[in-house]
Formats: sequence, C-alpha cells, structure tokens
Amino acid sequence: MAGARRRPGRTEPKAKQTKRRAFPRGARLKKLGPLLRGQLLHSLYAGAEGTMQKPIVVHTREELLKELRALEERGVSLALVPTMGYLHEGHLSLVREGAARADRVAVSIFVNPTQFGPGEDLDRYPRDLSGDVEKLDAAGAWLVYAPKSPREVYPEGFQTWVDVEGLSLGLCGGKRPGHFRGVATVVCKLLTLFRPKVALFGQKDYQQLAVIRRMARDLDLDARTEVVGMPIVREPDGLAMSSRNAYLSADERRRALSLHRGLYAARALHEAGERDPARLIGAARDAMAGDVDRIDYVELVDADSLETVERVEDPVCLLVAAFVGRTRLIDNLVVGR
Ligand SMILES: Nc1ncnc2c1ncn2[C@@H]1O[C@H](COP(=O)(O)OP(=O)(O)OP(=O)(O)O)[C@@H](O)[C@H]1O
Ligand SMILES: CC(C)(CO)[C@@H](O)C(=O)[O-]
Ligand code: BAL
Repeated sequence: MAGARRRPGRTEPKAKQTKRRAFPRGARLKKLGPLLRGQLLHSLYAGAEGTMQKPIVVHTREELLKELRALEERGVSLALVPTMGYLHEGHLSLVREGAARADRVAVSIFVNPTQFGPGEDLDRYPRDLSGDVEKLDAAGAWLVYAPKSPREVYPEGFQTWVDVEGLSLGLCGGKRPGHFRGVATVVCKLLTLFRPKVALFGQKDYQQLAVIRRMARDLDLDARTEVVGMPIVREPDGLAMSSRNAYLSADERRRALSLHRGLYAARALHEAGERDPARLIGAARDAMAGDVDRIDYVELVDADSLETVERVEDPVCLLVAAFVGRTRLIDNLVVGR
C-alpha cells in the first residue's frame, strides 16, 4: 500500500527559506537508507543553526495552531504521524517516510480514551513522553502534539462523532464495539487541525487503515491529505512491533511469536496451492493453539474490501487477534499480492 518514494521535501522559494530549512537536497541523499537520511538531514539543519534542535512540543490546540500557521505562511509542507506514544521502530518508520514526503514531520501522541472499551487497558497503556521526544528528535521530527488531558481533545459539550459504517463492523470492530468510532473521530480531528500533505499509518492496524482511507474519501479530507499505509515493522524473530509488547513477560513474549507463526503457516499452505479459506484459517489456528490464551478471531478477507471470501482468488488478508496473558495482540499478512 505504500506509495512511491520521492525526494525529501520540495524546494521552498528562496526568500521564504528559514535557517531550519538550510540543508542540502542533493539527489545523492536519496541513495541513503531512510534511517541514515533522517539522521543526516536532522543533524545538518541542527548544525546550520549552531544548536541541536529538539522537536517543538505543544500541549494545547492554541499552541499547535500558532506553529501550524507560521508553517503555512512559509509554504512549508507537512507530514502527520498520529500515535498513542511509547514509540518503537514501527512508529519511527512512519516518521522517516514522512520526512521523505514532506518538509516537516509532526507527530501526535495521545492515548485516545474514546477508542477504548470498558475493561480495556486505557489506564495502564504505557506512556513515556520524554523518551518519545528523544526518539523523535533522532528521527528528525519537527513537532510533537501531546494533549495533556482528554478534555483538550474533547472539550465540554463535545457531541460530534465519525462513524465509518460497513468497514468498522467486523474483525476488531466486532470485538471492540465503538473502537473505530473513537479512532475515526480523533483522526478526523487531527487531519482537520493539521491539514497535512500526507498522513502516515501502519498496516499492522490493517482494518484501521481501511477505515481511515474510507473516512478520508467520504469526508473529502483526501482533497488535501494523502493517506499513506506503511509496511509492518517486525522484531528480528518476526513479532510485529507494538507498544503493547511492553506488557509481555518473558514467557508471554515467547508465546506471542505464535501469531506470526500462524500467519506464515497459512501462507505456506496457500503457496502449496490451498485456496479454501477454512483450511488456511485452520492452519493459522493450529499453529497458535497451545501458545495463545484466547483467540479473538482469525479471519481471511478480501485485501481491499475486507469482506469475507468463499475461495481465495484475489489478494486476501489473513488477520489474527489473540490474547497472550492479559495482552491483546493483532497481526496480519497479505497473501497473493
Ligand atoms: N510494527 C509496526 N509497523 C508499522 N507501523 C506500526 C507498527 N506498530 C504500530 N504502527 C503504526 O503506528 C501508528 C500508531 O500506532 P500505535 O501508537 O497504536 O502503536 P502500536 O504499537 O500499534 O500500539 P498498540 O500496542 O496499542 O497497538 C499506527 O498507524 C500503527 O498502525
Ligand atoms: C490512529 C490512532 C493514533 C488514533 O488514536 C491510534 O488508533 C493508533 O495509534 O493506531
Ligand atoms: N493501534 C491501535 C490502537 C488501539 O488498539 O486502540
């Protein structure tokens, strides 16, 4: 789903260039990996200013709008990476791609209460704002928007919600009623506030990405913002990176790998010619049995519409959600694309 890469940023008119923008844009930068390029660009423009520039951290809508207006006046383009914080390489891959597609990258860090159901992990969700800002500094982010309380995002009297109807019904939406209403609402607010050129999301949250794409199309947010999906970043052994991995004990961490094993067992069967969804799902379930404590779902759906399929013909996505101990993990794999 990730689109084609392009040169980092576009050139601003000379008169409008700020010191912060004064880094070379040679085509050779393109040949560096995204990690090196992010770090190089960051240290170059920091060096040009004589000091190491940390990302600007703002907590309120007013502070944010002030920074955004200043940026807009200078014609500087923006990439937005919405997150719930406790950042890892998955998040940072989105930041680096954002830096390759726009002049500046902003990251929102907000544990959004409206997407958590009763009894879920809202209260214990891991948080580490200062650690996150350090990581974003190294990745070359320009600004961090970290509302201090839900009231900042949902002011007194709030009563407007975004519901993406069909796509939100099954999979995680079925197991977490109201989850995607919370996600779509907060992402709609973020896209409206930031008005970025691109907004980047991970394919680890495959259904979320589909819901956000649909919302952007339906509400014309895509007239201004391109929604970009990015590949899943995994640990060396294959476990999908997730902030919730921090909950896992050593034994749970070992057992959590069975989600990845399940997906790849199904893919191996597909490669051997199997086209019956029930058998592919069965292979994934068998590979997870004994290691996960509860399977929430294993489903095989059309990779674009997310509708269930009778037989695997076009590209499909196999999605799993399972509890290891008290931790609910998700993962997925696109097959046949
Ligand atoms: N392993 C990953 N690879 C690529 N993108 C990721 C990965 N993990 C998260 N993202 C993306 O980062 C963005 C912010 O996600 P979020 O802050 O919820 O992180 P998370 O690790 O998915 O957390 P959680 O454990 O709550 O699921 C989302 O677009 C998400 O899809
Ligand atoms: C997109 C998001 C930041 C909305 O709160 C969240 O669902 C997430 O981190 O994936
Ligand atoms: N990355 C998805 C956020 C959530 O599970 O609420």
